[in-house]
Amino acid sequence: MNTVKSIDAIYDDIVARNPAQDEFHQAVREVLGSLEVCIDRHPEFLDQKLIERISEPERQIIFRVPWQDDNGEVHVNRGMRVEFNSALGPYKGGLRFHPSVGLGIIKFLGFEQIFKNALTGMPIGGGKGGADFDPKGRSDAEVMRFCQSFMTELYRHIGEYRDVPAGDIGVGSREIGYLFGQYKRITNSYESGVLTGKGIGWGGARVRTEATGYGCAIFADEMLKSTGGSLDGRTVVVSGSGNVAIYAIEKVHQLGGTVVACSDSSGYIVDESGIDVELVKDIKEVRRERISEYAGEKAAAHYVAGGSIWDVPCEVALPSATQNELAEADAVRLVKNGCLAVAEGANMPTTPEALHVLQEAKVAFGPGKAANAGGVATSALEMQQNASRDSWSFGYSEERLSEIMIDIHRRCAETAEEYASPGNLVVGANVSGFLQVADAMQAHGLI
Ligand SMILES: NC(=O)C1=CN([C@@H]2O[C@H](COP(=O)(O)OP(=O)(O)OC[C@H]3O[C@@H](n4cnc5c(N)ncnc54)[C@H](OP(=O)(O)O)[C@@H]3O)[C@@H](O)[C@H]2O)C=CC1
Ligand SMILES: O=C(O)CCC(=O)C(=O)O
Repeated sequence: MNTVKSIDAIYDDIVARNPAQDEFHQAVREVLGSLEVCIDRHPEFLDQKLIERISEPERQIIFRVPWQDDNGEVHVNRGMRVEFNSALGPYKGGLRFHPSVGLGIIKFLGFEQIFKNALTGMPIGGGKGGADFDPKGRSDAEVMRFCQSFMTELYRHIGEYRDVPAGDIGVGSREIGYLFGQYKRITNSYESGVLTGKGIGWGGARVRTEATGYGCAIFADEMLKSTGGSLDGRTVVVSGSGNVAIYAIEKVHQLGGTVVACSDSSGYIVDESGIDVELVKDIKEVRRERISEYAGEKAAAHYVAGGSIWDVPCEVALPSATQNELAEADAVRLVKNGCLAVAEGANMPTTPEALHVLQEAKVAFGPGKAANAGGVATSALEMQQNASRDSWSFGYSEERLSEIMIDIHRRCAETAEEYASPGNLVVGANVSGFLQVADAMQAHGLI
């Protein structure tokens, strides 16, 4: 007998089959919550168990990463790569090095990546990986030894046509360099397309460093334009001060907005005169120090230890640090302070309760899988350049990124309209991404 389950029953089964993976459950619930109308129109998806299949990774790899610190002490971390879905292309998604990394976090990120990558319109599947390693406070030599040990296992699972990792929290150009070097050494081949986020001088793409943050600001601008406004003249708060946050700040300023606050995991700075992004780059990218340094070096600024950056009044909020950083009480404060739009630079930074508050208050909301897709889209452009042994100019690459972000916004808005939820970009992103992956999976048969 064929047992066809309701979406709710499918969700309950996923929770039961994947215990103690709260972030993964949250990401699945958010996507399934948008699929009701879609399933009404495509009941065959239930017969074919497409939701069950899409929620189960194709492959999960977990491995030991032993390494030695500068004092000779041996450490053992846990590395993982979840190859979630290859219906549209090779698995594609970043690596996260952070002490909080576990299967629940990597699976939530990999699951989101499937639909995000579909929205870019590029031929890339979804995957994610990482380790519970904390690069903070580690010397370059320690980070290098860790990356070499990590790649000594990972290399056998990845490849230009198989799985193409990139950066995420704790993995930037330094780490990608060490990872690439070890891959090249072990395989004895210069396979540029095996990793993205590489240095420009050795196969990297211009604008990849800037792409996620730039794309998020462009997406926020599109959201405001759809109701007759823009970022120009707006007061903006960006959480985080890492790769995504820095370049979101830079692009908001280029588009005429003023970013008045940013943060790290210790606290936030407020600079009403507009965040000096070159100073943030120097503190975070070059000196690798805490954001509190900014207040010591700029008289107009002050630092708040701990607390919530969402206390700072703004018209546009770009949460760009980490998952679940914008909670219900923060959303209430944003609404009270007159916030018009929230676009997620990070992956799943807004809790479901906070999202509910924002939607009830008619705050425009751009979900991460659409708003932060510029990074992975530009990674796909890097793969294109690697495959054709080409190297594009900054201007051309930025133009491509801008077109892609505008197209993702249009696609989400049109799908939301078509599926009876006008203006709801969460529904638009989930349904549009899901349909594209489901179509390809159907075409490939039961695999
Ligand atoms: N890099 C990319 O291309 C993409 C990244 N993303 C997402 O964007 C987000 C940021 O990534 P990215 O900028 O690359 O990472 P980085 O490591 O460069 O920066 C992360 C920033 O977030 C802060 N942060 C991390 N954890 C917390 C926490 N628990 N509370 C408050 N702040 C925190 C960090 O502060 P501290 O230094 O104190 O740890 C740092 O300022 C992540 O959700 C990532 O998945 C999404 C798409 C692409
Ligand atoms: O560029 C990539 O492949 C990955 C980017 C990423 O990790 C993300 O979109 O969350």
